[in-house]
Amino acid sequence: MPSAPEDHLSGFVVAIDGPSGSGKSSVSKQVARTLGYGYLDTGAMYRALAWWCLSENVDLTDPEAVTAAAHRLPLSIGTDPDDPTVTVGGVDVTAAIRETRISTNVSAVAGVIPVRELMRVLQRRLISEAGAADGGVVAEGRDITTVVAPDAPVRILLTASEEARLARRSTELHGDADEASVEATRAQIVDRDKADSAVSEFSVAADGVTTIDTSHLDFEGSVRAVLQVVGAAQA
Ligand SMILES: Nc1ncnc2c1ncn2[C@@H]1O[C@H](COP(=O)(O)OP(=O)(O)O)[C@@H](O)[C@H]1O
Ligand SMILES: Nc1ccn([C@H]2C[C@H](O)[C@@H](COP(=O)(O)OP(=O)(O)O)O2)c(=O)n1
Repeated sequence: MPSAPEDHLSGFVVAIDGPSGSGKSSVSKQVARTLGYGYLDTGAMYRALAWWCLSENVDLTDPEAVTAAAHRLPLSIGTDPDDPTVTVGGVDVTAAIRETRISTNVSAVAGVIPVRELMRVLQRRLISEAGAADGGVVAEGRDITTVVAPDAPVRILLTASEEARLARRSTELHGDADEASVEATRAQIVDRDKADSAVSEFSVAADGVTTIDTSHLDFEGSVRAVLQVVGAAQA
């Protein structure tokens, strides 16, 4: 039986939220590796649901149909930072959920409130299981610091300027941050964040949440900044 969301989370939980391209996934994974903790990519869970809806021809404009699909979702997600494999019904969708067709449709499923309630219960269970197994877990998304794990001892909002986020995603997707590549990336970053911010607040830190602005940090600097916050909380 899934744990009630109110149940105490096992292990030391590091909750990280932020907009697209702020470095949540890459930084969280490296922090988890360094600490020997588990890693939970909650965005991958919404992406897996979007993938499942598309493959089952579920009407993404119908919240009830999307909610029913979420109840049936045969999801398995790995919490090893070196192998965060995502499978749906036994199919490895780890790479497929990063495709543009998923990025452009994922907000439609993430915007359905009953889906978010279901995900919150599942995410708390996964966080607790990984925390119990590894002593701690780094969980990242849009509402981890506020809704999924507001009780976590470390809560961080990872931000970066729109310019920096666009350049990073553009380089990742197109191998370049020239004007054309940045423009081609804009819809994936700016428009999606706008849609996602209708259901979660991830541009301003909630009370007790530490903001880390990575605009002028390189990747290693961002990892160090997060580890410093964790170290201070554990001292
Ligand atoms: N501080 C940083 N400086 C430069 N590049 C970064 C930094 N953090 C992440 N990146 C790079 O930016 C891209 C997007 O990071 P990612 O972790 O996927 O962000 P998010 O999960 O917030 O969308 C990746 O290619 C990553 O390697
Ligand atoms: N806790 C979460 C995590 C992600 N989401 C939504 C918002 C995003 O558009 C999608 C995909 O998230 P993901 O973190 O993979 O997206 P980015 O890699 O940051 O671009 O899921 C959410 O609503 N709540």
